[in-house]
Amino acid sequence: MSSALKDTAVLDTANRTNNLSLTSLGWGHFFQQQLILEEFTQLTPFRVTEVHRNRIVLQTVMEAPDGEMQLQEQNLSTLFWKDRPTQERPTVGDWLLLDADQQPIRLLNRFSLIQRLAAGIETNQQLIAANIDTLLIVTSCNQDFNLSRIERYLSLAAESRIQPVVVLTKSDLCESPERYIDQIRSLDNLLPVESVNATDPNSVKQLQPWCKSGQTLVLTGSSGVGKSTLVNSLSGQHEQDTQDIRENDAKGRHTTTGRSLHLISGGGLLLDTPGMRELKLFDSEFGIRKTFSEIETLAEQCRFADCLHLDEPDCAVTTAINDGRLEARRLESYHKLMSEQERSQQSVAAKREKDRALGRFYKSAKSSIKQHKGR
Ligand SMILES: Nc1nc2c(ncn2[C@@H]2O[C@H](COP(=O)(O)OP(=O)(O)OP(=O)(O)O)[C@@H](O)[C@H]2O)c(=O)[nH]1
Ligand SMILES: [Zn+2]
Repeated sequence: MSSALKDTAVLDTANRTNNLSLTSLGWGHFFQQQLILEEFTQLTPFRVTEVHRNRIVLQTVMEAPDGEMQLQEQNLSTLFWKDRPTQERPTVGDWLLLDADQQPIRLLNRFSLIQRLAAGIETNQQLIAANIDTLLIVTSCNQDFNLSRIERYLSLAAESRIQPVVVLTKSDLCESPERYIDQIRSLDNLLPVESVNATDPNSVKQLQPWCKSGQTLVLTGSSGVGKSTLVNSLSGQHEQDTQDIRENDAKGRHTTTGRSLHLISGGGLLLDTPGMRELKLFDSEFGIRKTFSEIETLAEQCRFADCLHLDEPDCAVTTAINDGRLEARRLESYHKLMSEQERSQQSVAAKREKDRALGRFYKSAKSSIKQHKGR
């Protein structure tokens, strides 16, 4: 009964002093059903919480000799995946099955994935985070507030199939946060918006509906909006647990700090990964179309199927702007994101072509060297 799964199976009946379980790390039916019996009995699921250049950090929950459930950390070299395509390499939030020798056996299927195209050397795809339930889009009630930026994050959430929640911080410094809330709701009236004082854990409790046990959250937003403050307030009560990662050293207990894994008091898990914080460009045509669905619907009535809604005759989109049914800012934002999206696609295509041309050059150089030697 050494695997974490077995330990979890007895969790509910065990007389524990803490509430830690694999579920606290986001484990659930979606992953469990991917395991065959042999894997269930012999392997241990670990969640990837950090990805560095040469190593990844993983966590699982195991029973300590004193019967208490504890987080256990493992580091693995990224060399294991060096020849694998990007999609098959582990990213933050992934679940990996490890054998008794702590060797990675299999990466489990993901239910959501945040990725971006990047003009790298070998690959154009970069994985940012996987198996995320909720994206907290953090913005503050001040000069940082920018609807188009929120639309950009909404497109990312739609593209990645993640529930977005807008968190409006610094409500305590603002006379009428309602003004901002109304503007956000105008984007999508089903979009959850919560205004909070991020420095106050009581105020942050409003986010509990998205922080239930087993739920995984990531946050994004510009610098200074209060992301770190929010992380601290959300995880405040459990910060000790987060840091209380015991490794099997001589004393049995050892603490580690400054991690990206944060257990939230409501039971959820927050992965504060630098990849999310640095996220700027992304490719999400599907997500943009979904976020601006009212423009897509209007466009179906434009006279020309390829109408750009600039100054074409019988354009249903510009007509809606003229009648006040659609905000001109919305169309501008849509155009901006779409052209950004196209530009990045083009630069990736150009990069691929350049790589191909370089490949042809090396190939012909190699064969001419051969011919030269052959003389
Ligand atoms: N009064 C008040 N201050 C806040 C609130 N949220 C954040 N702050 C303050 O704003 C400043 C910036 O907050 P951070 O949490 O560091 O912002 P961040 O988004 O993590 O910034 P980066 O690390 O640069 O990405 C800090 O001084 C916080 O104390 C809030 O809701 N109310
Ligand atoms: Zn049009």
